[in-house]
Amino acid sequence: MNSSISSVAQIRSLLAALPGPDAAASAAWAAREPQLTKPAGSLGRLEEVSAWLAAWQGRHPPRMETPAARIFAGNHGVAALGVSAFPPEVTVQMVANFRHGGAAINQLCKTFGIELDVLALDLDRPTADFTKGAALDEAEFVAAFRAGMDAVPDGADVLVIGEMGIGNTTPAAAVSAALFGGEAADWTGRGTGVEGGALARKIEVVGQGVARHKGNTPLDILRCLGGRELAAMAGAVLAARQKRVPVLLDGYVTTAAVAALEAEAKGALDHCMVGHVSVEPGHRRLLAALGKTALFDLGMRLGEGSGAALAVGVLKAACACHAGMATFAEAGVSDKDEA
Ligand SMILES: Cc1cc2ncn([C@H]3O[C@H](COP(=O)(O)O)[C@@H](O)[C@H]3O)c2cc1C
Ligand SMILES: O=C(O)c1cccnc1
Repeated sequence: MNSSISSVAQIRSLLAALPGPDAAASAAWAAREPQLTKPAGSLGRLEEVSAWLAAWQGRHPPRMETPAARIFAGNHGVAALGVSAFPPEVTVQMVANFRHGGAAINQLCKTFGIELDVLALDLDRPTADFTKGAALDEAEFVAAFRAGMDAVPDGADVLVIGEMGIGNTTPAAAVSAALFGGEAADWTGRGTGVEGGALARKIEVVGQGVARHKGNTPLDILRCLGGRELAAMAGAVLAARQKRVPVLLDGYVTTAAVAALEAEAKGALDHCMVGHVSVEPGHRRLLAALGKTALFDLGMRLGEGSGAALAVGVLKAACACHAGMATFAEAGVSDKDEA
């Protein structure tokens, strides 16, 4: 698909016209699930997962044969302020590592049969320092958003989104604080491992950015305080909705990137589940603000889409149970009202 959007106003119109869940697929799921050979509800959130996949794939039974992952990379002006434990050149170096198969996300995608692609977004042009001005102008923001929209493959059974961008837990914190309020310190974590004075500096940078750009519309908050990979992830999530591709979000950075969509249009993230809750304390707070519960908590704080990729295993298991289990009638097992 070649999306033709050229303004924030057009993104807003797309958000006002998002397709909803598929009622026929949901009804078919609800008719089959109670017949399966288990006490009702005993598969817990696996049942929620297969129901959600049916509704948003628009298909019964739901399928998990062609999962895809898209990792977006960008560089950040605020990285020059010492907000990360690592230098900015690590972004481009890790993109090369992804392409050679050497990163954690490569191994997770291999483990779960996930097709992976990496999109580097103008890595030689970091965003502007958001304490001084807008991180991106409208043309830059829309170009990155469109790159994300165009990256969504047709026919994927689920889309994992992930990111790489040294310094990007700072924009994630700033976007979250500007959208949902509260103190900069409540939203700011250690990221790659900043400590002491560097953490205090990071909190100060987040506070300065929020003070400068709050009061904007949600999409302009994402433009002024975010970055190219964040804008691209938001674009990918919007296009996935249009293509009936459910989405797995990863950690703090991916969730912050797409939170502006929900703030613009309630329900815009209904086709998204959150793979894991990150160690970044702001992630838990953000999930509460969005009314979402992650599938698991493994103490991870990597990014790259790693927690979302791991959750593909759970989605595969949910589909296998719903589609493949015998019914009480087929297996000759007595149902509870036959007792
Ligand atoms: C080697 C390496 C691999 C990574 N993979 C993801 N990130 C993660 O760390 C960065 C965010 O943390 P901060 O805001 O503290 O810079 C992002 O690139 C994120 O994807 C990595 C970071 C490093 C150093
Ligand atoms: O939760 C995240 O997205 C995260 C945490 C630490 C570093 N990079 C990303």
